[in-house]
Amino acid sequence: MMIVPQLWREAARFPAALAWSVGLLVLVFLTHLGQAGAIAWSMSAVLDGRPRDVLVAVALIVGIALLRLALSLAQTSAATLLGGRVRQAVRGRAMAAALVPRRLHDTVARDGSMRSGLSDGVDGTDAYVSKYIPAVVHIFPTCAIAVSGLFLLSPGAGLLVAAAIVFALLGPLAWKRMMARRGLDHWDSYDALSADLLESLRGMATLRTLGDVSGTRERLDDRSEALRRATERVMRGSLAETAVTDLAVQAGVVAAAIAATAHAVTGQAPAVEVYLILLLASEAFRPVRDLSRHWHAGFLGLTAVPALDRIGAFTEPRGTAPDPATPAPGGRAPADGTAELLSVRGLTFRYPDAHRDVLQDFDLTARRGTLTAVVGASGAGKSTFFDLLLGFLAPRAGHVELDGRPLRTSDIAVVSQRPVLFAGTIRDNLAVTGDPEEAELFAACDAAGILDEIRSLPLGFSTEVAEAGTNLSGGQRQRLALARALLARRPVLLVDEPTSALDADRAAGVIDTLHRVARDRVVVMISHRPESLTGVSRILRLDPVHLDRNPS
Ligand SMILES: Nc1ncnc2c1ncn2[C@@H]1O[C@H](COP(=O)(O)OP(=O)(O)OP(=O)(O)O)[C@@H](O)[C@H]1O
Repeated sequence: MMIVPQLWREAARFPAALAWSVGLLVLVFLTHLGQAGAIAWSMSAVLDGRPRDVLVAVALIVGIALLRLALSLAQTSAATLLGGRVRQAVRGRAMAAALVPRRLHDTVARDGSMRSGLSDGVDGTDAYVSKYIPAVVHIFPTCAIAVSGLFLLSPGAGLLVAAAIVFALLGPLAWKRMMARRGLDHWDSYDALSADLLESLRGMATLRTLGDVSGTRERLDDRSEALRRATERVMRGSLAETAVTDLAVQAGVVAAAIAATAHAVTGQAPAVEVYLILLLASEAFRPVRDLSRHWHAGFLGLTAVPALDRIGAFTEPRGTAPDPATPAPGGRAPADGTAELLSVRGLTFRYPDAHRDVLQDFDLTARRGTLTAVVGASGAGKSTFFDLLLGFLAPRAGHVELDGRPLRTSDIAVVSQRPVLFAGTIRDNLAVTGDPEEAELFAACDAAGILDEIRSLPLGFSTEVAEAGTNLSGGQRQRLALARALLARRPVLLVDEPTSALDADRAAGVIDTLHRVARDRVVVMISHRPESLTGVSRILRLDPVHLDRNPS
C-alpha cells in the first residue's frame, strides 16, 4: 500500500463522491461473500443429495451475480465521477498557477514540460484517485469482515490470513524510496522528450536551414531510448510489488486450506463450514489483489506528481488578488474611454539574480494626441519597460500613473513585436477581446490599414488563419494585431517595433496610422530604427544601465 498525500487530500475535497465510490465497493465485496456462502451451501447439498437445496442455492448464486453486475456498473461510474472531479480541480489550479505573466520571464520552465504536466501529468493521476484510493479505504471494512468470519469458523485460519494480508499491504513499503526515485527518473525523461519535441516542431524551419534535422532526430531518439529504459525500471519495481502481494495471497490461501483440511480430518467441522473456510480465505484476499492491480495500472501516472506539485497544482492560490493581465469576468476588460496623460516616474527594475538594474530612475511623459517613441540599443530594456507597464513585472521603485491614478493592465492594449494569432478565422482573431459590431470591425481594420486586404480575400473576414498565423506575412500579422488592439478600446496603446516587418513605404504608412489612432488614446511605441521615426515628434532614448552607474 502506497500513500500519495497530495492525491489523498484532493480526493478528500469530494467526500460525497469518495464515500459513494467506497460504499459501492464494499457492497460489491459483500456480494462476493454472499456468493461464497451460496456456493459452499450448494456443494454440501450436492454431497448430501439434497436436490431442492441445490436448486435454491444455484438460483441464489445467479441472483447475486446479477446484483453484483449492477453494483459494479454503478461503482465504475462513481469512480469515474470522483476521478474526473479531482482532475478538473487539479488542472484548474495548475493552469491558474502556470498561466501567469511571470511565466513569460521564467527562463527555466520549458513550454513542452508545462504542456506535458498540465495534460498527461494531470490525466495520469486518474487511476490512483478513481481506483486506488477507494480500494485502499474499502480494504479495512472488507478484510475485517472476511477475517472475522474466518476467525469464527477457524481461529487458526483467521490468524494466518490476517498475517498474510498485513504482509501483503506493508511489504511494498520497504522499497518505497526506490520506487519514488525511479518515478522521478521516469517523469524527467518523459518531460525532457516532450519539451524537446515541441521545441523541434516549432523550430523545424530553422533546423532545416541549418541542416540539423538528422541531428535533432538522433537527439530525440536518445531521449526516447532514455524514456523506454526509465519506464522499464518503473514497471519492474511495480511488478515486484505485485509479486510480494501474490506471494502473501498464495501463502495465506494455502495456510487456510491446510487449516480447513485439519478441521475436516479431525472431524471438527461439518462439510459446509470447511468449504466456507476455503472460499472465505480466498475472498479475504480479493481486496488486496484488486489493490495491487490498481497500483500497477496507475503507478506510471503517479510519476508526474512531484512535477505537478512544483507547478502549484496542489496549492490553493493565496489571496484573491486577480492576475493583472486577466480581464474582468465577462470577457472584455472594462475600457475607461480616453485618457490624457501617462506619467512614469523614477522607474527602477532589476531581474532576480541579475547584477545590475535594467532600468534606473526612468521617467516618461506621454500625452494623448502625440505619438511617443522609445528608442535604445538592443538590450537597453525597452521590452522590460513595456512588461513593467503591463504589470507583468513589478518595479523595485517608481510608479506609473494614468491621469493621476495608478495605471491598470485593463487600461492597456498592446501590439507586440511578434504578434500571436490563433487558429480560427480572421474575425475570431479580431474578436478575442469581445464581440465587436460590424462597423467597429471595419473601422478598426481600416485604421490599421488591413481592411482592403481582408476584403480582397475570397472569404473575407471568414478566411482561416493557421496556427500562429503562419499563412500570413509578418506585416499582415502586425496590422491584424493592431486592429485587434484598437478593438479592445483601451485608453493606452503600446506598440513594440511596429515597422520591423515592413518596407520603408509600409513603415511610413504604419507611423501615419499610429499618429491617427493617437488622437484618441495615449500611444507609446518601441523602435530600433530611428530612421523609421520621421514625423514622430516625441522620442525618448533608453540607455543601458552600466555597472559603473549602478555599483550596488
Ligand atoms: N527573464 C530575464 N531574466 C534575466 N535577464 C533578462 C530577462 N529578460 C531580459 N533580460 C535582460 O534584460 C536586459 C533588457 O532586455 P530587454 O529585452 O528589455 O531589452 P530590449 O531593449 O527590449 O532589447 P531588444 O531591442 O534586443 O529587444 C537584457 O540585458 C536582457 O539580457
